[in-house]
Amino acid sequence: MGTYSIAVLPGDGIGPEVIEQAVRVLNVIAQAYGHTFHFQHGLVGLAAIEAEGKAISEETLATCQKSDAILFGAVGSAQHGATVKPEEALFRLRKGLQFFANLRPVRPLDAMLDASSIKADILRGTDLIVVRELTGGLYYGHLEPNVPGKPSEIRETERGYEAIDTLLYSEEEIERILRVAFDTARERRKKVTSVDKANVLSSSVLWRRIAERVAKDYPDVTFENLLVDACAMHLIRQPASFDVIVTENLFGDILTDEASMLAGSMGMLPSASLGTRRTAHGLFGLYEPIHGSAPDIAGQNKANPIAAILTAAMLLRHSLGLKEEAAAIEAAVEQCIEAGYRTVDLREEGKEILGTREMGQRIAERVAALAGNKLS
Ligand SMILES: NC(=O)c1ccc[n+]([C@@H]2O[C@H](COP(=O)([O-])OP(=O)(O)OC[C@H]3O[C@@H](n4cnc5c(N)ncnc54)[C@H](O)[C@@H]3O)[C@@H](O)[C@H]2O)c1
Ligand SMILES: CC(C)[C@H](C(=O)O)[C@@H](O)C(=O)O
Ligand SMILES: [Mg+2]
Repeated sequence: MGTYSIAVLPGDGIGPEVIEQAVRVLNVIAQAYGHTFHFQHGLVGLAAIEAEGKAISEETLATCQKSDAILFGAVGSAQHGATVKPEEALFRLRKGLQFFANLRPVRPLDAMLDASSIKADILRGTDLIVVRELTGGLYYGHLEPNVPGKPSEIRETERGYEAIDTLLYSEEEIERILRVAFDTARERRKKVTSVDKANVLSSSVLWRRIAERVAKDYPDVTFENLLVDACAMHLIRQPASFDVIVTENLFGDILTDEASMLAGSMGMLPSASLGTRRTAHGLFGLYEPIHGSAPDIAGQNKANPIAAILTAAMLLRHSLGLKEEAAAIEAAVEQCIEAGYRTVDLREEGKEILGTREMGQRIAERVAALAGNKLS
């Protein structure tokens, strides 16, 4: 029985809808296991821009810094190109708090194998994790102090407009993410696939050089390099051949949206972003489903809350050290899928379609039942 502080940042669109269900499940865990979770709610994204002029305020950042873990919904709108971007909240949190390792597990549930557009015999046995570098690369060209000139901008020239982004990685940034990948593989099936574009990009040539060097420190782990375009293909052709995929920021972003479809939907994939700072119970972390604010379905009780609920399970495991509680949430999700409950994104003949709240409620009920059985 413990007391923990969790910063909760629901954000925009479906963010608040799915986070409400994740918090509901966390409350059931607290009650069943006798924990106390202090939730500190904060504004991020459009709501924060409207209220405070920034995608995340200094005060909210300070609240996050004092917490044991941060639970984040989603930010963003259908309109892009505003002066203050809601997505800035993510960059401030990720870069500001040095969450450089983004873990995105992909495990299609057995009960859904036949429903996927990918054949069940190809999907069977798929259990992979993408370790995405999160605080470097193209996303941060505009923030890098050491890059001369203006490394990210749209500018007007005599020939019309041109735009530049800079993809910069230091040796230290590459090495530390590779070590996270190899350490993760040691806890799993001991295989690392490092994904790059070393046939074109200098940053990838350096990445590959360092990957090969780090691999020598892990002789017990099978290691391979793969070009990112081939990886995108192999993810569909033979997803079960992967264990740990490690890659740079933008490649990891794109490959995980693709990989989410192995698990059935964007609404199924959780994520944990970690650095090196420890709390009393584990690693300090930022937890977010991989999906965005989904403006097309926001406010309609249609969003799948499973990604957010599995994200809460990752939070319990990595930042609060509550492994049994995390496993109870994962088992409850699996039971609900086995029982035939689906949200619209997982549409499947003959299954019962539930709304966001109803799916959250069914999962919460099963968490309570599982915890009750274990504790009695
Ligand atoms: N971590 C984040 O906050 C985050 C992540 C990705 C995108 N975004 C932002 O979200 C906004 C919308 O981006 P987008 O539409 O390209 O991506 P998106 O992830 O919001 O949606 C992509 C598609 O997947 C569906 N989808 C996503 N999550 C779902 C869920 N839980 N249940 C059911 N269906 C779901 C949507 O309806 C949509 O059709 C953009 O502003 C983008 O920058 C934010
Ligand atoms: C919203 C966007 C900046 C973000 C990213 O690219 O990191 C999102 O797509 C994600 O996957 O978390
Ligand atoms: Mg993404």
